[in-house]
Amino acid sequence: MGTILDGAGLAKKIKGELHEKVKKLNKKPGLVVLLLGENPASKVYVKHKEMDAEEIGFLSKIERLPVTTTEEELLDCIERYNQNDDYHGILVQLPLPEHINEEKVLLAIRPEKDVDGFHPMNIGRLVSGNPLMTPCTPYGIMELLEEYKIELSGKTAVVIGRSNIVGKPIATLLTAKNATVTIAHSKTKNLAEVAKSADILVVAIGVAEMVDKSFVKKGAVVIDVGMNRNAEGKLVGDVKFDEVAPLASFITPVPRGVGPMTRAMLMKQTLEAFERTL
Ligand SMILES: Nc1nc(=O)c2c([nH]1)NC[C@@H]1CN(c3ccc(C(=O)N[C@@H](CCC(=O)O)C(=O)O)cc3)C=[N+]21
Repeated sequence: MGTILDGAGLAKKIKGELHEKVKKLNKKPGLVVLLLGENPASKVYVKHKEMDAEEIGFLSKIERLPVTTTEEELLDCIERYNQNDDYHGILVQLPLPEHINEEKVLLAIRPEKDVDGFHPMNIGRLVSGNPLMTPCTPYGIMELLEEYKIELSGKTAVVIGRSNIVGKPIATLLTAKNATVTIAHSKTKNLAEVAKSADILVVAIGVAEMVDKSFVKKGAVVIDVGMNRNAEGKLVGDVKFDEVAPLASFITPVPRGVGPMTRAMLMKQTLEAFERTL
């Protein structure tokens, strides 16, 4: 049975450290989350972020905008927070409604306030090895691997999923730590076989419990980025945990694995954005 990577525990520790730092400041770091519309999952996530930020002692605001908000209105709202010195981090909750061009929106956020790390400048800096802001989920995964002293150099890593938010940046970060990385996706032939070659397997597909034991080499480290609600309304990952855990050397649970680390990194980067303004 593999060791469970306790993302919730490490996130709590990190948030405690951030709280201690914030107590010593003369001004509060500020985080604003822009939420368009009424997507129930997004509302829950945003609420969690607000609670984290308040716990740590940040100035925290949710800017709730109707689903009918135009692209121009959203861009104006972002620009107001770009100019507002009380807010050091701006996060636009994704996904956005169809009528809004996501790329335009991400470009509008000042890279210095882009605590998600999704601005093309931040992506470019990450890829070229000089990161400013790092996408929070990949960043959280790297922190978790480091906490458990999991060796990456010379290891084979397979990332299933090629999103801008998870797959591509985690592949970049693992490569920077000298892993040999393969990015697999829905068109990959013999996916299970490819996955089974991995010492480190990162699963970010978005299909509930798709990865079973046939994808996993004995002793592999398994990172499950999935966040799916099953028929009973229970949160499940992309990995069949009960079947895979006995094979793995380390494995993240869902919930309490990668999710809380994502939020902790968001808070960490908000404090760092604040500190750079001093
Ligand atoms: N601009 C933007 N940035 C994001 O970072 C972003 C986003 N948009 N859109 C949606 C996704 C999703 N996401 C999650 C983060 C943490 C948990 C999390 O903490 N999950 C808990 C459980 C939460 C629950 O019970 O629902 C856990 O895994 O233990 C979940 C989901 C951030 N996202």
